[in-house]
Amino acid sequence: MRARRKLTPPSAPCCPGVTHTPDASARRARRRYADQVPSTPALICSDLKVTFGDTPVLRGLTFEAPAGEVTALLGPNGAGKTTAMRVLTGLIPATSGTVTTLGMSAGHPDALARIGLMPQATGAWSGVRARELLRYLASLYAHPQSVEALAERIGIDLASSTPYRRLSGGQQQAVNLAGALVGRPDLVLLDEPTAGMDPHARRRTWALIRDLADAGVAVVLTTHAMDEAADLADHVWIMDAGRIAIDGTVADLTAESSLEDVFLAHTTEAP
Ligand SMILES: Nc1ncnc2c1ncn2[C@@H]1O[C@H](COP(=O)(O)OP(=O)(O)OP(=O)(O)O)[C@@H](O)[C@H]1O
Repeated sequence: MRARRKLTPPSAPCCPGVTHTPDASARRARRRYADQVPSTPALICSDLKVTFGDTPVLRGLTFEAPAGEVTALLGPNGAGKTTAMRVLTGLIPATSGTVTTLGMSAGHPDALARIGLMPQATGAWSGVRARELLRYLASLYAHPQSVEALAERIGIDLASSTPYRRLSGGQQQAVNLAGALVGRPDLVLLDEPTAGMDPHARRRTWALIRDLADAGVAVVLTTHAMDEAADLADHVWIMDAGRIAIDGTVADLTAESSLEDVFLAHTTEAP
């Protein structure tokens, strides 16, 4: 089943108590609504298949993500969300299907330079401190963000001498997020960006994600938090066993029941 795609009428910002660009979400909604023209997809994923050994993990995954919007990719544990993120960034090859990122094929160096990936785990960074890591990552880009400004916005203590592996789970997530954003990407892939964050950090991250989309960045995120998807996403794609089971705007999907109920109705429990 696929919910009919519909432009969202303008509405008030939905995250009370969070400081972000005043009325930016409403402005974006008004602009889209007024134009009546969908944005050009920054990411197009078409009939993607990935098989590990004899096990099919992605079984014809098709979805897209426009610039200037937050796109949520939901699905039960093991549905293939992280696998999809890895294919989208060229980390692993697809068995078949096509991926276009920023008009280029997956893994193209010119596209990769404009993509930020926040993975679920980054064990390779274990001994390095946040400031060293972020300054190193910034040095890889032609026009990086100010590491100091980014760290302040995300709530990272650059003066800390604690190595990455000794940071709390939420602090590691914050550093991972900063690492994804330091290169001023046009397409950002965030794999469970707020997992392990406390409510303050989560709200700060939501505001940051919304500001990114308002600035024209295509944001794709995975999450198991239905409130997060409902609050943040312009469009939600729900995966089940390696393919999309249903998609639509939050308003479309939740017209008759909660997003969690829609999720439960269209997905199968992980074995
Ligand atoms: N390199 C690999 N070799 C074999 N199987 C793999 C590999 N990578 C992932 N898988 C399997 O693919 C399936 C999908 O994993 P994936 O991490 O993409 O799921 P997910 O939707 O991100 O799950 P979660 O919500 O729990 O993070 C799982 O059964 C996993 O064990």
